[in-house]
Amino acid sequence: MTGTIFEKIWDMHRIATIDETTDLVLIDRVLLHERTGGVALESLAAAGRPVRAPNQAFVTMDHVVDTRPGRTDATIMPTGTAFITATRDAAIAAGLTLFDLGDPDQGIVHVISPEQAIVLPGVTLVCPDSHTCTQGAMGALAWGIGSTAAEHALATSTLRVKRPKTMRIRIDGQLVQGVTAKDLALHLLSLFGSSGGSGYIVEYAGTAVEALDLEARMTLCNMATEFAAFSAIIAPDDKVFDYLKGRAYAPKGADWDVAIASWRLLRSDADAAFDAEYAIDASDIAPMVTWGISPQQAVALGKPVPGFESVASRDQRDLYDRALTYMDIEAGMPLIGLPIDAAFIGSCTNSRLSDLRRAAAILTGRKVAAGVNAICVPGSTGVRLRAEAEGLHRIFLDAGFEWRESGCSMCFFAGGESFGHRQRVISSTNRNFESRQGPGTRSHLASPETVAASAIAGAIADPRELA
Ligand SMILES: CC(C)[C@H](C(=O)O)[C@@H](O)C(=O)O
Ligand code: SF4
Repeated sequence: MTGTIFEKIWDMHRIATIDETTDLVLIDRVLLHERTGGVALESLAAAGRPVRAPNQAFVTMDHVVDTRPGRTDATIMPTGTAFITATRDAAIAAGLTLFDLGDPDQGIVHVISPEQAIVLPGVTLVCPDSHTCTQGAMGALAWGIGSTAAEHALATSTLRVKRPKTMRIRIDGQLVQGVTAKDLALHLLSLFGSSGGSGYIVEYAGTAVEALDLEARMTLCNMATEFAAFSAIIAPDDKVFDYLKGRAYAPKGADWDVAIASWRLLRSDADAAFDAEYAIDASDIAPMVTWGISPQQAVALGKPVPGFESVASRDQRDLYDRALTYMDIEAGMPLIGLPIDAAFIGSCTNSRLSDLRRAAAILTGRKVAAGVNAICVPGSTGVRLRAEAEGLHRIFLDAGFEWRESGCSMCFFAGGESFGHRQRVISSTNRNFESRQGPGTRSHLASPETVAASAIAGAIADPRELA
């Protein structure tokens, strides 16, 4: 086998070539959540079609669920409960594995899949959710689809897919102290723009990527959809194998050894050709924060709001102007020191145990500034329980954060959980679109460290000054 890692996985899963651009591909796993998955399951049931491989389809509750302690099926937005109950009923009727509310394995779909070893190196995995690219960090070909395609994948374990072009982004050298995978992702977005990856499967490689721990790699891959990539992938290495070993759905016994031997072949060959290649020097990257209404509108922390000239290669004038007005900021004004109303640590980007540990290190012995609504939502119930076992929740609570049940929560105004109108939020999430965290909210994306430091300062702050 020669070629890129993508080509190797694709070729192993190609069933037929449909035309010059499109193949029929075997789908190993289908993941569903209640916001889009229930619709697919119900439609399938209405058509009288069974799920072809029910033991390879997994369902969780994450998007609209209440994350306040003591939750039930009730949601803040009255329509939310119907999504939960319909998805539950359909998942049970179809005989799928369901991580329901109250289950210790429940959580955000892209967080629990690696935790449970549902995603494995070399598998094809789809989910009706754009951040499925997160799971490419495990060396899988994982991508987001629509509900209709999910229905097709459930019924047939196949999908017709337009073969993406290949891009490699090498990041070599060492990240500067205090620079995280989130900063790296925002840096790439500021370079490539929100459509820079369109049509590509992006392989992240290079010494700086190899040096990232697995959860940081998930953060990096998570934001590939923000530059419109088909997905992202990183060649699996010992960090991936060590992480997976012994987890619920990982191969066991002799199967494990066979699996590892095949996973070790999943890397791009030295002479593999990519349709596009870029090289980034890790030492050029600084902690980042977004100032606008698109994730590409990000600058190094400490830099002022950029003037239009410096972003004109990516931002259209109307997007730029709209961003300044919506965010209530002006070109040239410093972002550090901009007062915030709220701070949010959560989402499939940055709510894993390592994220919470790093934020807690900053919060230890400190207090959230008066008037700041600070909330931490662990990415899964498993993350919450492990965090509680090591006492992290006490650090968050003592600092003045709310400590919640797991779910998407204020990443996305779907179940009704939101910050207030016009409130400025520093957030560890991946999208700063208008009204993303509730009607009229103004979101600044950053690392969990920057969110924690800003919560303490009551204004956007540089975590390196507190470290
Ligand atoms: C609701 C879902 C379809 C959506 C997505 O596809 O990403 C959501 O998870 C998001 O982050 O905006
Ligand atoms: S945490 Fe946010 S980005 Fe991730 S799946 Fe949920 S809503 Fe989408």
